[in-house]
Amino acid sequence: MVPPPVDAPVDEPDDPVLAVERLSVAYGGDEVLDRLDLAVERGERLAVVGEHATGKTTLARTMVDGLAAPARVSGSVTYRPEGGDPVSVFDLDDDGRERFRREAVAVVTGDAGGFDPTSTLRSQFRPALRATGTDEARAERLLSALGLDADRVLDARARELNAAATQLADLALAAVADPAVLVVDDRPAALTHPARGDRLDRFESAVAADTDGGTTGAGGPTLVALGTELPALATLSDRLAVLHDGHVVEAGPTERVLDEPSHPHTRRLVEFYRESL
Ligand SMILES: Nc1ncnc2c1ncn2[C@@H]1O[C@H](COP(=O)(O)OP(=O)(O)OP(=O)(O)O)[C@@H](O)[C@H]1O
Repeated sequence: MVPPPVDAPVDEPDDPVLAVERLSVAYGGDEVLDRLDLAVERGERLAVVGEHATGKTTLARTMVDGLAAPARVSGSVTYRPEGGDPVSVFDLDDDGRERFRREAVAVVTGDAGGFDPTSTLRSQFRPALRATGTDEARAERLLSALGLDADRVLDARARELNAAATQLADLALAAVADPAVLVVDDRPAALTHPARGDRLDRFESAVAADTDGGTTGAGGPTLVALGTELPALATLSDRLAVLHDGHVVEAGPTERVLDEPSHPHTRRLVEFYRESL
């Protein structure tokens, strides 16, 4: 894998809540990520765009986990809680990791297994609500903010819902504990039309509401959305990072990256989607 050319700007956030540094991941002999650096600014909406099989899910999962074999992982991921000591994600023990995934960095990926098909979503929300010291009204508010009929969704089993509703419900479940960072992988249905603009704002406000010990403050969680579809990701993000050849080859304010793409891969991507941007 070749390093990115020097002319591709990768901006440096002032107050990173999460810093991925020189992250390399290989499965067997196949290197997927190659010394990747990515810093997430506290409170931002960051989109990471990459083609299929560029390692987006791998990156999302390493934000909370050192990954088991056959993955070989090097580099570091550091979480910086507001006013607290930095946490090295790969050094967490099992108990610490479980809590970390609930309250600090919650990751929703397409391959997370989703909901148990045999029980209602209401019963599957209960443990998270209990752990957070909140009640069903919180689940209802989160689901409603995402445009769902909360009662119907909570009474359903996952197989009775369509894919978009299941993905949105999965996102609401991850948000129950008011995580500081919400990482959403491959959820075009959840984060794009019609869940952008007002609905995403409403959702972020709902995430920050109700929880005393909430980590995010009034502004809601930092959001990291990973996916392939540039138009949708551009719409929802303040900042855009472009993943290619195992690295972030370019990152900056979304408008700037779209108006003045520097890296040849970003230029190709913007050109490809020009009509829909
Ligand atoms: N556990 C695993 N074992 C072996 N190979 C894996 C494993 N997980 C992912 N890979 C491979 O690593 C590469 C990157 O996969 P990953 O799912 O991280 O990419 P992605 O960008 O999220 O893909 P997509 O957009 O298709 O969801 C792929 O070639 C995939 O087959």
